[in-house]
Amino acid sequence: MSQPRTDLAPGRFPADFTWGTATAAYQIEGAVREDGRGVSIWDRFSHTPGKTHNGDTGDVACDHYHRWQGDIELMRRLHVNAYRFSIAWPRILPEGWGRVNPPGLDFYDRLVDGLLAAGITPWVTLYHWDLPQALEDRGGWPNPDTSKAFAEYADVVTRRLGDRVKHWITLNEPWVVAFLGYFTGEHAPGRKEPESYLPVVHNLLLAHGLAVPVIRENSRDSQVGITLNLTHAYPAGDSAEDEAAAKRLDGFMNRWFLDPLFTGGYPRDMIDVFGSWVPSFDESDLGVIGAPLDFLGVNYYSPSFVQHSEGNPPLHVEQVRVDGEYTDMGWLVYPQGLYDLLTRLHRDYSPAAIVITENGAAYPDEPPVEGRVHDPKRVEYYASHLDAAQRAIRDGVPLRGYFAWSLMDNFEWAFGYSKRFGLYYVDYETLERTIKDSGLWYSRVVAEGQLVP
Ligand SMILES: N=[N+]=NCCCCNC(=O)[C@@H]1[C@H]2[C@H](O)[C@@H](O)[C@H](O)[C@@H](CO)[C@@H]12
Repeated sequence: MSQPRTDLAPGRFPADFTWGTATAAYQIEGAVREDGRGVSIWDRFSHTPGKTHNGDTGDVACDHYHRWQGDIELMRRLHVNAYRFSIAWPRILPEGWGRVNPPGLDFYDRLVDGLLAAGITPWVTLYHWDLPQALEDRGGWPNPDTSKAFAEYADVVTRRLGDRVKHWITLNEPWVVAFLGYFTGEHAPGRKEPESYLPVVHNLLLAHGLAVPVIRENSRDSQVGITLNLTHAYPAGDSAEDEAAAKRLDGFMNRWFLDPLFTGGYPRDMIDVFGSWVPSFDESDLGVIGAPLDFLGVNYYSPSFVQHSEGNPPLHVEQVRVDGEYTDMGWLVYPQGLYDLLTRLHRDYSPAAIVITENGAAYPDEPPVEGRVHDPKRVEYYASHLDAAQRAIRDGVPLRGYFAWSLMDNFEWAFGYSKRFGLYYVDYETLERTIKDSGLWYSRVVAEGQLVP
């Protein structure tokens, strides 16, 4: 059990803390038709009129595919000792399974070697939403064959990179993949099939569980985890009804994933709430899904305040907008939510380790003036959330690392290029990167291992 770190002065982080920054393939790479890359569901979705802001696509994005060496220099300037990125499944297996595309593997091989040469540890996310369209055409995540295809993809990648990459994240945010992709249709593949939601969640978790032993076999002595977007749920009022509503939202957003991963099965109270939506599956799936993990990746941006609702079946929950600061995404700035989430995870699930795999904020940054981008709100967001993380460590949470989202401004999914999360500003005309004040501040925090003014 992790012990309180009362030896740490306020604002100081452990000497062996992992300091990183994070991106994802479809959001930064571009080069979508280069070197044999296959089509992904985000290529198809972003090229479908009306699906993304301004019709933006990831065709070019930040052109990281051609600028990756310069981008490693950007990371060195931040003094980070780790970099979290995702591998584009369609570059590796253009049809999703079967035929391997060697130039796709070669790109990531060069990237990994470049990172290691720069003293930066690669943390690889295998799936960050860019499913090969060929698999979607065969049913997509509602089809359990996709789970098997994911395990095959994990095998191909970890055979090639597993000798040098020792930190693996199977999936990024299965809740977003399932709910936005197959329930609301806000994300690729844009399907609005409520009845598909829970089967998709199950098949994603199964894909994760099938991949874990494959990764361990091909990448000996590696650390394997999964990244979840976890939303700490607060009751908006002090009524028993609002408390119960918060418990249901917690069940929907958090426990439906955490329980099968860490406690052997889906939460009983939510099985009753979801009723006939709960898919039938082999009990043996739960043993696969519950494969032991070395860390839990947590993406935290903002919590939720909720009240009971007579409507909105079956959850009967209504989000409440509380007073406070909000980011350009309309997300409440609430660092205490990160502290409360981390201490709850430690108390209720006691993962071997926790890593904040994403935390950051979008603000409407102005273009550089004399080489500077002043983003004081983003500096404050990072400072307040890192303070919350440090307090959690002092109180005994086994928090081992932090990845700022994101290295640079990039394609923000359905919001296209209208939302800027980067520590570096990207001019999408010239693709020039300019460090923001938040990047300069973060580089000092990382270099000193503690919060700085
Ligand atoms: N309805 N609704 N939904 C709210 C859902 C919020 C969850 N979105 C995230 O956490 C995404 C995560 C993603 O990994 C990254 O690829 C995205 O760029 C960031 C920023 O958006 C975050």
